[in-house]
Amino acid sequence: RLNTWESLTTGIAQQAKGVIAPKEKTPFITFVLGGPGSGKGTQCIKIVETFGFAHLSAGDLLRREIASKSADGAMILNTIKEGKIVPSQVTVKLIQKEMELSDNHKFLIDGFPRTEENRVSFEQILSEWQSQIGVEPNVVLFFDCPEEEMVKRVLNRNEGRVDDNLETIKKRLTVFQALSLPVINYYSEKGKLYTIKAIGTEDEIFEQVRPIFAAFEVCSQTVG
Ligand SMILES: Nc1ncnc2c1ncn2[C@@H]1O[C@H](COP(=O)(O)OP(=O)(O)O)[C@@H](O)[C@H]1O
Ligand SMILES: O=c1ccn([C@@H]2O[C@H](COP(=O)(O)OP(=O)(O)O)[C@@H](O)[C@H]2O)c(=O)[nH]1
Ligand SMILES: [Mg+2]
Repeated sequence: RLNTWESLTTGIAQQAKGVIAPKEKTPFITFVLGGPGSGKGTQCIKIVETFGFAHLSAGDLLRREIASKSADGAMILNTIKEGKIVPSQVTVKLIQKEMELSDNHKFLIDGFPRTEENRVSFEQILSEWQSQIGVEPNVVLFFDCPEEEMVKRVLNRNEGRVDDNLETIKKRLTVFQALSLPVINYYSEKGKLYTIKAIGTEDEIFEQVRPIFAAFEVCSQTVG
């Protein structure tokens, strides 16, 4: 099989000839952003079930590195315990690898980019892969949730995470405000941001998410 990035360039050539094979599609990239406990992972599962995306959770990829005892494992563990942000090159490399291994062309990138530096590093990778197309994600979801609700959810999460304690949550909320909100504002100005009011039941929240992707499905059917 061709990987997505090769498919992209051959896809362009084939589009010009008026033939396009079903598997050879331009990548569709969604960033899923929001504070700790805002429900990103929970809603990603529903998006995967309904719209067939590949789910890439940056936090899960980092925790997998820790578990695999890789060279960066100890550094990643300390960074997560402190609620700080792992160096972009480490996270971007993990995401890039997952995208290259995937047969899917629709990606949900959950919990990334968390800083402007993260965003720029990833866009550099995208621009190397697909210089003609541009380097922007197609959709950026923002799960907007009150802090007290996020704290309550994280303290009840029960996944045994080293960062799900009150002390680390406070640090993560500060990092979110200072470093992640600028990324959200950037995409808002670009007109890419879809803000979801992330309170209510999981199903109620998904009913805000569904029409966003449903609209893109209709688009791709019309064009493709
Ligand atoms: N709408 C919701 N109402 C109440 N609890 C929720 C809701 N959505 C998710 N949760 C729970 O809150 C916790 C955090 O959700 P999660 O999806 O892991 O958030 P994030 O990935 O943004 O940190 C989990 O225990 C999850 O089961
Ligand atoms: O791009 C990323 C994503 C996550 N993290 C680290 O991993 C932790 C957990 O991230 P995750 O997305 O799993 O947390 P969530 O927001 O889902 O609670 C964060 O607090 C950061 O320390 C990071 O450094 N860079
Ligand atoms: Mg999560």
